[in-house]
Amino acid sequence: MNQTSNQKLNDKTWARWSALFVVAFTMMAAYYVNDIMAPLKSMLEGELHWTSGEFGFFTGAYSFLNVFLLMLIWGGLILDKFGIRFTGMLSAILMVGGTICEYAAITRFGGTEEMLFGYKLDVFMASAGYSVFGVGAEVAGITVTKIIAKWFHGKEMALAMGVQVALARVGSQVAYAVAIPVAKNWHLDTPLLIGAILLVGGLVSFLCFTFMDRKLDRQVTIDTSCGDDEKFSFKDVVAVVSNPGFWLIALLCVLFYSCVFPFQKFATELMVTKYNVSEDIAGTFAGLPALGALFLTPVFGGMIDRRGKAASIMMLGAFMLICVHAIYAIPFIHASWVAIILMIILGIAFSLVPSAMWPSVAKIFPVKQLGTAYALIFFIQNIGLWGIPALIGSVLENYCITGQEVVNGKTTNLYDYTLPMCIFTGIAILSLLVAFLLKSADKQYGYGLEKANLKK
Ligand SMILES: NCCCC[C@H](N)C(=O)NCC(=O)O
Repeated sequence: MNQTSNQKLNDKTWARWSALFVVAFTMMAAYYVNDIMAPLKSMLEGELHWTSGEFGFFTGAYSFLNVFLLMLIWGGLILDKFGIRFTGMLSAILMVGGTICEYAAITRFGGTEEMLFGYKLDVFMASAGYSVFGVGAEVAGITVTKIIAKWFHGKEMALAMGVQVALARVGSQVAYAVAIPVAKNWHLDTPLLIGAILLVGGLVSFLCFTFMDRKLDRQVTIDTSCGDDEKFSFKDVVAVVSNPGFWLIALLCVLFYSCVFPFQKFATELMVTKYNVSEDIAGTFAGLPALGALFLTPVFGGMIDRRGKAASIMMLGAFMLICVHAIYAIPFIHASWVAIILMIILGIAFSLVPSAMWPSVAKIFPVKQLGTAYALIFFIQNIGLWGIPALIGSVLENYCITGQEVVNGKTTNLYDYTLPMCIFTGIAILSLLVAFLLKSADKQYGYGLEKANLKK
């Protein structure tokens, strides 16, 4: 990287870490909004008369535009053409706009009988808003990865990425913990309103980042860290998809994450209905994997850096996931401590697999194909994040209703979660199979996944 002065802004430790915290705040707000409606499933049913199928449709809407309008791919192209400042601001605006639309749907039309395109108006509008939010959140995700690559080039890049993900997890955990207490004390829509305000804060903080980034660019004559090597090109797309490692990592990613994020969206209700956990703290338990991942991902990342064994660790994580979901599926276990221990084990698996998976991508692909590889993997992952919640919601609605209860004058359904948990177990088994194939491919193609990252 050429430079006009001796020390650039990102050479100063305080400056690059300030830049990281500023953009990480935007992502933390994004993760909060992403998860804030999940713990409210039963309240949405009781107060707005949403069915489980409608809740699943809404939850999957996060990925709808990313999958069907290829928004992650276009996002990658926009990022390449217009740069991190423009793309970051655009994604933050999309997140704010989408969330306002979601909020308006619930406050203005909540509980309406009016229909639009075969869906209740409030469900459709909230899903449309959440879908726009999802485009912003995913594109912001790849933008922030690129920002870290630029600002931490040749510096503590892995640590910075770990810290950013950890801070995002704080957003998730807070969402799961506060949603029900806040909604009960104020209104059903208050947790989302807080999210919209946080996102406006995230937009402002990203705007501050653009000033810092502009200053950095002025100090750099030729910015090779964001140059041709990291550009999204169709030639790279062909190279990436021709690599068998891509399909195995992408499959493992979609299967593994489909057992975690969509499961968490239903976990609050599972805690309450099956394990008799109080509604006020059930969300905190559902958010435990995010909390565990906050502390454990950097620890496991460091271990993998020193000792390697990434492919074996992905197999271990997938195996733990099978055990967790299979035990949740057993109909006669109702002890709340079992549910909590399983959530903690899920948290460990949720730390093991990502800390092995994301650096493995960097071993399979050369640097010039990394941006493309991440965008395509996120795209395939979004297919699961769209389809699995919709599937689980519809299975709950059609096959799992066991009765009804009336709480504070509101009627909600009671569900038997055995079948949904069997589905999650099945997906987890497939993820173990793919992790095994990945380990074999590693031997065959010599990706070096089992090798340590740090040289002794
Ligand atoms: N509930 C957040 C969804 C984030 C999806 C995103 N594509 C992703 O995988 N991020 C990495 C992570 O581990 O959060």
